[in-house]
Amino acid sequence: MNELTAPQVRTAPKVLLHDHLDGGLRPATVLDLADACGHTLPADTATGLARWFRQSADSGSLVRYLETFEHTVAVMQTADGLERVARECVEDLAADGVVYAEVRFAPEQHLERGLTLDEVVEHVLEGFRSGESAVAATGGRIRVGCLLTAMRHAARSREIAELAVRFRDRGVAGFDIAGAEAGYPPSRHLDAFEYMRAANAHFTIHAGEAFGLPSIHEAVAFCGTDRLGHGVRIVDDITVADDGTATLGLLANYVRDKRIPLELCPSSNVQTGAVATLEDHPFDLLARLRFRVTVNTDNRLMSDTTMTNEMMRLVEAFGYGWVDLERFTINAMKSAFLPFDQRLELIDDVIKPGYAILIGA
Ligand SMILES: O=c1[nH]cnc2c1ncn2[C@@H]1O[C@H](CO)[C@@H](O)[C@H]1O
Ligand SMILES: [Zn+2]
Repeated sequence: MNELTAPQVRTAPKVLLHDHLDGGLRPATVLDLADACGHTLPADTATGLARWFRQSADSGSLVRYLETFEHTVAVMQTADGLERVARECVEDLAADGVVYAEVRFAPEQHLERGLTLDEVVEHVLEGFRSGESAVAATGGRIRVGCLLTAMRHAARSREIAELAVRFRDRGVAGFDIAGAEAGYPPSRHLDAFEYMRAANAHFTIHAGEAFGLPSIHEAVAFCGTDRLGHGVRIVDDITVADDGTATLGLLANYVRDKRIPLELCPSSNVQTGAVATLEDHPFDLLARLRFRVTVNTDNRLMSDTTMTNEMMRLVEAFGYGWVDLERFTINAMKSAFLPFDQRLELIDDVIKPGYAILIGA
């Protein structure tokens, strides 16, 4: 049997590339902030609220899953709300053993109480910096970058891409599109991606989660994405014969050949119905075929999860050991929107020594 335990996995250095700021609030903070701004919530205790988010997100549909964000976005409309949520996010990730994270959110959803796009980003970055300082003050270590998301049903993607580039030297590492996938193909936002590419800037695209291969194809072939948010439906382009031999179609081959990172989010995929059960998740097939797989939380509040928990669920389903978890972590670090020398430094100085201790223990 596998010997890895959650407390051990929590101490392992972890890298998180796909985590939504508005999907990771502490339930108690949602209550506090709702109280302060007069927003009515579906539950009035932290436990009740945690259960409500988890159960409502457990809907089997991405669209219904996304409806729960109404209550987190509503309490993130002020400078104080944004800074607090961002600071606590960094503290929670550090407590979970995350050493590098890219946390995303959609600035255009935080303008309801008069903040400008620039102010929204400034407050979130301020929260990240104060979270990093708080962690450092207690002897911990974490670095958090920010990805700016544009909502795919809206029409502000070019503006958000420009915002991301404007803040590139102040903590914004890249750009993303999210929201309901069916009906809103990535090519709808081609000008934003072209703008990013022209600026030598990075982006990822939510694709191949609620919608299949055409969405991944557009993200890769037309938009030139650096990474795929989820990308889990790439499995539809892979045929596995009875003897276990896998045959890859053109798109799957391309994604693997180009080492396009897959930001896989196991629990979230089960909740939205992208996969039936965790044991059925193509994570292991993709890992065995040597796709560049990474482990991610997506929305810690809605999935009631952590990086440790996502890794433990994979360990339990597929029998992974430290060497596997180290590989997934290095995959993620290699795929980060951070200059190459800094990625290498984190791999050599933090990740490898961390796993060496665990492997040797
Ligand atoms: O898994 C997902 N797929 C698509 N969109 C998502 C997912 N998780 C969150 N969001 C959307 O991204 C916005 C900015 O963070 C959230 O408000 C939510 O609407
Ligand atoms: Zn996501």
